[in-house]
Amino acid sequence: MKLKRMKGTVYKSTGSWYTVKTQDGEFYECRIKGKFRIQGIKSTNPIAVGDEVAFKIEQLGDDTVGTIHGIDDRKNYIIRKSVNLSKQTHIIAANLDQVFLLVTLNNPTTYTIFIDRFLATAEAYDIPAVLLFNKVDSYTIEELAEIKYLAELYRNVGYTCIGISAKSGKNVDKVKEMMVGKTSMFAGHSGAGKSTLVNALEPKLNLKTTEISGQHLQGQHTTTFAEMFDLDFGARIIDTPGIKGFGIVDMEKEEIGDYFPEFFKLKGNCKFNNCLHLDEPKCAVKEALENEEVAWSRYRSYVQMVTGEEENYRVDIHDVKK
Ligand SMILES: Nc1nc2c(ncn2[C@@H]2O[C@H](COP(=O)(O)OP(=O)(O)OP(=O)(O)O)[C@@H](O)[C@H]2O)c(=O)[nH]1
Ligand SMILES: [Zn+2]
Repeated sequence: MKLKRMKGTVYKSTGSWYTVKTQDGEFYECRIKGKFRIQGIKSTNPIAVGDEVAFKIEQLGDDTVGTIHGIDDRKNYIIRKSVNLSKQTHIIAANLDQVFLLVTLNNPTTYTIFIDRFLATAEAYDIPAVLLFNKVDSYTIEELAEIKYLAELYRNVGYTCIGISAKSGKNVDKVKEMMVGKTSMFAGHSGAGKSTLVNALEPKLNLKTTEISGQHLQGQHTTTFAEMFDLDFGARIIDTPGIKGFGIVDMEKEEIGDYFPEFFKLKGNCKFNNCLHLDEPKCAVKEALENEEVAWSRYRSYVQMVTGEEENYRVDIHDVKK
């Protein structure tokens, strides 16, 4: 029996088998031997799509079978917590370079709390986020003004914002450019245009997302697994069937402000170093808010996240014209 040592990236996992791609572009089916445990994280799956692993291959009759014995440190990972009593953590994917959030004003409506929650979660996960305002072909002049307002607001915070149309192809090349050489994920409400965009990027690719929603399997308790795909223009995407965004990470009240970059910058200027930017005196964030250097919609989302209240707002035309 001859053993050969290899390294590669996990492209797919079924829970018991892992498909690993080597730098030479070859795929191997691998298992994990015995009690493979990862430092620190207690999860139902020790290895996830996107992980860089070391494995050995051996020839068993006609089959080449791999055994994973090592994993590189992850630069980030996203998780999902099961809602049942076990509260087990499942790692959806690892080592993402960026995540694109598709935002639409209507059909479906994307509320600012949803955007802000998503961005804060991306900050917590340490994954760069980009906002794609999709369906620009379908908006009225007033709605386009709203998009412009939002894009400017989020650009000021530090996020890249692009107005696109997955349908007409507008600015799809810009998205492509940002994706080259990287591993990306698309998120957004159902109907925001994720499948349409992926189709515009690579027409040949037929993602599971579509198949699954087409077969109405989403409501069933089938476990879905993420999968990585190579795109022809030198990019990789991670498709997460049945998962519309990130799982929300558990955040302590005290850390939420750190995931709003414009608040985090001001934190040192607050009188109290544990300032929650709520009712404390001499709070730099609230001062910036009064001076219109921090957006009200962002502050409102922040307060909702800290207090746990849920209310949906869309920045309306009134705000835009203000
Ligand atoms: N006018 C317009 N319609 C679009 C655009 N992008 C997507 N759509 C339409 O929006 C609808 C939903 O698009 P999908 O791509 O299926 O949305 P999705 O985000 O993949 O939805 P789920 O699979 O449910 O998560 C479809 O009818 C698309 O044709 C766009 O840029 N402009
Ligand atoms: Zn403060």
